[in-house]
Amino acid sequence: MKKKTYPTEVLDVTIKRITPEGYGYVKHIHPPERGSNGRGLTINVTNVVPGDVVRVTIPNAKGRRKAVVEYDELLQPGPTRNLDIPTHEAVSGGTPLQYMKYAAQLEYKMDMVKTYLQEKDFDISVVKPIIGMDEPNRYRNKMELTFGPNGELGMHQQGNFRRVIDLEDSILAPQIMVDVKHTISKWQKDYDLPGYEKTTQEGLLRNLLMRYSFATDELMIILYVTEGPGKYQAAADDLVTRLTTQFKNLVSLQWVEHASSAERIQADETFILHGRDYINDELNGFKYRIWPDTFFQANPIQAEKLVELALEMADVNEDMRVLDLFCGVGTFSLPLAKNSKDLAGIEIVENSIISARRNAEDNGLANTFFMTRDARQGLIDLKEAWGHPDLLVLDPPRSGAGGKVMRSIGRFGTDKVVYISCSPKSLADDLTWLRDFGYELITVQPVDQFPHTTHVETILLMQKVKG
Ligand SMILES: C[S@@+](CC[C@H](N)C(=O)[O-])C[C@H]1O[C@@H](n2cnc3c(N)ncnc32)[C@H](O)[C@@H]1O
Repeated sequence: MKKKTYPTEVLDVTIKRITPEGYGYVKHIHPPERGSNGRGLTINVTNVVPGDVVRVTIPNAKGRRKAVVEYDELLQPGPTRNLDIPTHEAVSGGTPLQYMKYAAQLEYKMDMVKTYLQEKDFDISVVKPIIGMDEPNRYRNKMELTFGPNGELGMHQQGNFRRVIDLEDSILAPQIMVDVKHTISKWQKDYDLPGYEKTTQEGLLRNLLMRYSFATDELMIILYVTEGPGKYQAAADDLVTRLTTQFKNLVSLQWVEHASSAERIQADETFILHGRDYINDELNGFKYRIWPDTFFQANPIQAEKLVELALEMADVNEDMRVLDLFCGVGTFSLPLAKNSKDLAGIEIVENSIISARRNAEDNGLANTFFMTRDARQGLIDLKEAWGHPDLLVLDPPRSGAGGKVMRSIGRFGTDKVVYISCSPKSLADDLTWLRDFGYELITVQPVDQFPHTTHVETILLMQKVKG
């Protein structure tokens, strides 16, 4: 039977709150005088703040439960709207909170941390006020842009992975990256190089990755393309000339072939067009070499604060053995190692472990032991390979460590556990496991690692209650 469709409706709605995904939430009940079917419609609106009154167009309004829409018109700005940000088309996607005043963003993130902890019956009186940024714009040391099929180069529209919004400017990117973007867009146009079209899998240019170190001033530019420079050699040579002339601090320019249809950036073959294949960076006075695929904290100003907080909460001394679980390239490992007897790091990505070992060596730290393992297996193998830690630090991915790993940590029974998290939801779930092993929350410090996004970082200390 053919499904009935209903007319498109234009509605004026008031945004109630912002969801954890960054959408403005509205619950609309179709009024009886307009033939209500009694059902509610959840409308998720992009680029809004609470209290905004906006006009939205909803196709098949009464036939659906949920709609994700851009607003047609801002009828009245909400009290926390930052009116200095002009329109939502002129700036890039990926920043759903950018229209909210920064103080309100911080409040929103504080609430999120408290709500998730409270849901699991944790004492939220130990949650300290969130640490924000003095200057919350242009903080990222890495930006990844996508080439669209019509000459766009920018970020995907929120909730729409088919549409790329050409990046004119970005509240997240340092000016140098915005300049690189414009130079590359001009070069693309001059040589008439096609952007990659996902549906037909045709076109040349896929992604642009930029890394910039605020500490060393070194710049890396990577182009991900569907084939090697071969028949584009003249264009590639000219790109080198343009970029090295404009950016004297360009130390790495790479043309990376990624031919398969897989969306996740990958390297089939790498052609170094200029310089070397990595850049040097620094954090908390430690040196790091960063390759294109190296995970490295994206906001160095806030990352340094996180590391300082970890050192403060861990309170290590030269008699202590420390385990850094999910250690990456050693952002927390190196400063912890410097202040302790021994440090072990466990991490699943082989390249990160190779990098962590090299970083330890570059920084003259001989008391480190790094192991490539899945966290759960690593905790089992560590006992034999290295021994038992006095303190455990963990910084898992967004999905959290999970019950099995948390139970293993509980069985390790170190007095203290320092947990760094980028998802308050998975954090609260994980902590319940430690509570079952007799740990209690001592202090919780949210840190705004990613202004203008809905992400919030939290670092906390749990301690085993002595029986
Ligand atoms: C949020 S990052 C933290 C990295 C590091 N602490 C830092 O600050 O640079 C999480 C890390 O966990 C690693 N990882 C993800 N799943 C893992 C697993 N099952 N076992 C071990 N490590 C894993 C990722 O590769 C990533 O390096």
